[in-house]
Amino acid sequence: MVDTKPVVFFVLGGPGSGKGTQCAKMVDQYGFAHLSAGDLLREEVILLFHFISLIDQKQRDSGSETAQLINQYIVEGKIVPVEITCQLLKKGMEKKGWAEKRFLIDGFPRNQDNFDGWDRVMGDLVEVPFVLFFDADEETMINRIMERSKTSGRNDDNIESLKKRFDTFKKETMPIVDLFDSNGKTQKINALRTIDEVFEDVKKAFEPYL
Ligand SMILES: Nc1ncnc2c1ncn2[C@@H]1O[C@H](COP(=O)(O)OP(=O)(O)O)[C@@H](O)[C@H]1O
Ligand SMILES: Nc1ccn([C@@H]2O[C@H](COP(=O)(O)OP(=O)(O)O)[C@@H](O)[C@H]2O)c(=O)n1
Ligand SMILES: [Mg+2]
Repeated sequence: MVDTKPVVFFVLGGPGSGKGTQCAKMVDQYGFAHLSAGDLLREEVILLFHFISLIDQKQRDSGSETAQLINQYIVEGKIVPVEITCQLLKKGMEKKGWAEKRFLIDGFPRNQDNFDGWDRVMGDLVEVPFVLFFDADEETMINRIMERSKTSGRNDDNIESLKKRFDTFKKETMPIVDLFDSNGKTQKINALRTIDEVFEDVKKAFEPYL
């Protein structure tokens, strides 16, 4: 039988390292499917709040509770429980077309809970050839996020939330990057150059899959 498992590449890096920017270029130029865990969580908050007036009282309470919980985690720079995030990713993959795609899953797995939850639900269903890791120093990332904050409208693109996000990144996400690395599955990209220069290295990493 032909193996039709989807291929998933995780994309990690600190806030502002350029994950979203580079994934968008892969979508434009090579037709990869891009799912950002952070974007899906922000959309879920909007969706739950938007539909709250249309549903019955019981669903309304649980919907607004979930929306508030996600929002609180985001502002505090903490990682939302994987049950929520993994379900959004799985639904997102199904929506894009399950089997034929090369998926870029951006901002995930960000901690051990994300890693374990994914493994339980998705481990046997997909292949993960490697993790793309965008390496940048904190000063560069802070400058990029503060610039992005002028237009992003995100409630975590401010210096207080950003400090917490860096803390979470160092304590919880870097061990996951190191874990993949110890299995020879981390492709590290120097994210300090121009967008186009970084993209040249991204393309090289994906060469066998283009
Ligand atoms: N190589 C780069 N050089 C300069 N600015 C960049 C670069 N890559 C991304 N940016 C800018 O930095 C900000 C953060 O990029 P983004 O892709 O949203 O990062 P992430 O998803 O990792 O948080 C955006 O405003 C983006 O336009
Ligand atoms: N796997 C994930 C990804 C994001 N998030 C939350 O969403 C926030 C924003 O994530 P993001 O990936 O959009 O942020 P950037 O690194 O792209 O700036 C994180 O700080 C977390 O609070 C999460 O809880 N779990
Ligand atoms: Mg992003």
